[in-house]
Amino acid sequence: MMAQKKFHMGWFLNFTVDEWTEPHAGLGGNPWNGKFYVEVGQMLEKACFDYMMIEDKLIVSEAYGGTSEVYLKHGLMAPKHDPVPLATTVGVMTQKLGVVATISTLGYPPYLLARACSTIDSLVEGRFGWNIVTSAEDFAAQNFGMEKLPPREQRYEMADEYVDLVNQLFDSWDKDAVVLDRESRTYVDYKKVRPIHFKGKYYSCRGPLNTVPSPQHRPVYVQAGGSPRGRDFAAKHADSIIAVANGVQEMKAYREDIRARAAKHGRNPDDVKVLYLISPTVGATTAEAKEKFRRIVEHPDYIEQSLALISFITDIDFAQFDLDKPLPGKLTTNGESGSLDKFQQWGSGKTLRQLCVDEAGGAVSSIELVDSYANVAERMADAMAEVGGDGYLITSPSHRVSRRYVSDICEGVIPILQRRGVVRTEYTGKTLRETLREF
Ligand SMILES: Cc1cc2nc3c(=O)[nH]c(=O)nc-3n(C[C@H](O)[C@H](O)[C@H](O)COP(=O)(O)O)c2cc1C
Repeated sequence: MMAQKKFHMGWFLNFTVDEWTEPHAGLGGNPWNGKFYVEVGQMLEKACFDYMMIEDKLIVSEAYGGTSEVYLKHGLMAPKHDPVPLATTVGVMTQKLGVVATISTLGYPPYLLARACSTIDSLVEGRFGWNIVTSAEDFAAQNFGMEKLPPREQRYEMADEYVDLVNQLFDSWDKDAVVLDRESRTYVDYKKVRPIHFKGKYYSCRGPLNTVPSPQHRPVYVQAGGSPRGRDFAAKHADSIIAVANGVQEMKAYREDIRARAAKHGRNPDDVKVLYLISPTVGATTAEAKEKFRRIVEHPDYIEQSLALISFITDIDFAQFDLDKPLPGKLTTNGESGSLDKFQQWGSGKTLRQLCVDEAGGAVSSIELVDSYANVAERMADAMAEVGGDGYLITSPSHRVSRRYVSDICEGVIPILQRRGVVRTEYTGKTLRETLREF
């Protein structure tokens, strides 16, 4: 039998409260000094993950029931702290792990973003990534002086121009501009640094950047485009794509679509690593995993929190629908369309309550994984063999991370995958881009 190609592993993290209400609540709701997430990063590095990706939102939502009550009461998506300093801290406290921070093109002027990314990439010695998001909520737009979010097509048009500008800023310094020549007392050869005089439809910038070229020159780009326009954007720019899909066939189709689009943009499709979100619930035995899953979905707050989460990322108020009936019609959103489609399972006839229960396995899980360590590992490997690549991003159920959950994956599932030879057992590259392109 031919050996299976290795696949990549990432972790999708929220800089929010930990599992503070659970019996096993080590941190008790106080992760804000970041030390816990540094430990998580070190555990991921030990398990040879490619990167930790920290998502971000820039609002306190009122999408569910027209009030912030549920979000703030449960600490659900709010409070949420800035991923940029956390990614930097984790990067400085690790040696090989990639660190990816979400930064919104809506909020940051391109010059500041390029400068911050370049600075961090130097600080973490070439292991930084930028998760490119445009923000997807009207409240976010209102935090930045706009009344409404531009429609999706226009957001992506703006983001395309934004990324072009940022790329030009990174290229405003030649790789060898820093000469450090003691004899002529020359630090930088000024002929190798140029303004860009960028004038676009939405942005303009003089340049050049005022940072030295970082080890990767430009950070790794990560993106999560679900719509056709989003996929095109991701295929054009991203080194790695965060994807949600419903099962193996959809995963395969999504990846093939991305690879075709990447080729159309003149890129090598192998340079774009599609990582699928999964949210395994694991135990020593199948029965133990099922019991854990039952505890999650039967928790008294579970349904309300699920609905609040899906309301948050779609800007649709799910409090308006009857829990024990199917949704009244197919819903659409200017927010996360892929996540909405995955959640609503249109045509399935399931009640809203059932959709919430399915979500634990989850809205963010591309394949259902509630089983023993061994069975989950086997299913992950088999599904990836069918899809053809490129890997998974783990996210904890209900956005609540705990040391125990990270240990379940890193010390329970990963060693089995490593013994099977399908995931990394060592880092050979120095930068995150090299790590991603190793296989
Ligand atoms: C799995 C996943 C993770 C995402 N993470 C973020 C995030 O951290 N911050 C954010 O503002 N948007 C995030 N998004 C939203 C996307 O960047 C995008 O704006 C949104 O999905 C709408 O575009 P689309 O319809 O092309 O998917 C995420 C989307 C998905 C599917």
